[in-house]
Amino acid sequence: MRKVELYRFSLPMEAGVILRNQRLKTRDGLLVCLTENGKQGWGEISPLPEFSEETLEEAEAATLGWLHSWVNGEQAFESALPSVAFGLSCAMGELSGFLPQKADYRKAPLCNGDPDELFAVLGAMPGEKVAKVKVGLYEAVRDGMIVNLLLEAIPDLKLRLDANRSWTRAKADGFAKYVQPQFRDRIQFLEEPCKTRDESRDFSRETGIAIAWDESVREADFEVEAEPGVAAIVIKPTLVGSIQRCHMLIDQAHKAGLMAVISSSIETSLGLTQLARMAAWLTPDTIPGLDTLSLMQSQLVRPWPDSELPVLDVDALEVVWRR
Ligand SMILES: O=C(O)CCC(=O)C1=CC=C[C@@H](O)[C@@H]1C(=O)O
Ligand SMILES: [Mg+2]
Repeated sequence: MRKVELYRFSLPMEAGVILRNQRLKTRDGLLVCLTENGKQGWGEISPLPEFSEETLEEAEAATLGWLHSWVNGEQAFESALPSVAFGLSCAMGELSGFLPQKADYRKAPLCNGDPDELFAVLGAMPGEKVAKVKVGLYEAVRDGMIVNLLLEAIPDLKLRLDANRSWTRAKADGFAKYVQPQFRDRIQFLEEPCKTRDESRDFSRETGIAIAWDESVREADFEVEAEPGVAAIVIKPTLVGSIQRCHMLIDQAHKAGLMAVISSSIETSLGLTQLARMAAWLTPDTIPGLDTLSLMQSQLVRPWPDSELPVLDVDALEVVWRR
């Protein structure tokens, strides 16, 4: 006997979380619970505004279609909507056991501008020290100074930077000029410095700063390949698709000698703990980019270890469909 439950959630965000052009006040999405033979599988489906192509309404309609098929014992195909494919593959992965339990709860701490906050966190970080700093929001000279300051103060620190395609070549070069040459190889990578892939490749060639593809991974013409200056691909499963598709991309990256970094699309604690399990399984040597829970005011159903945020129980959620 198969059973399904579909819930809707809306969790308040911390003030001031900006995604591209809009403030994100709440994180909205769906939780699905599949039951079969006394086993349960959970999944989170939460398209990210400004990043996902699909809306939550479209994701809900596609999810309901899939759930109807599944509960009636029919074959349910992988959804073309990435957030739906990801959440349903997690639920199926728990049900059938292909998503292992063991998780990698390390996370590269995220710095949105104030380096002082990062010092305390990094001081307490055991093992490899890697942090992620957003760049391109302020003047390139300020970004360069922050990078120098952090790398100078913490000698075993490596940085991941993310410009979200915000720079022209000239701006990107301006940034590189301010980073002291001896620190450049401690920049593990800079995600998508320029507006186009070709400009980003040129930037890396001329500055010696390694780059990573993030937005590009989701574009139709993207292929995983070894290229000079490219160190990594960033995989955000909610934006990419099913666990199987992410697994394939990660295998391709590893075969090409690239690092693959599993990263958050600001999922709730439920989705984030599943990403931590994917990371332990598929990218065990790489610290995942999962430091986004503190952008929210509460957790959902499953807590992230050590988080002090309250946990909202499933009973508090609106039921969309149950069978
Ligand atoms: O990659 C990480 O370490 C954390 C996630 C992260 O930086 C992002 C998640 C979602 C949207 C963006 O704001 C941002 C990114 O562009 O990578
Ligand atoms: Mg990015």
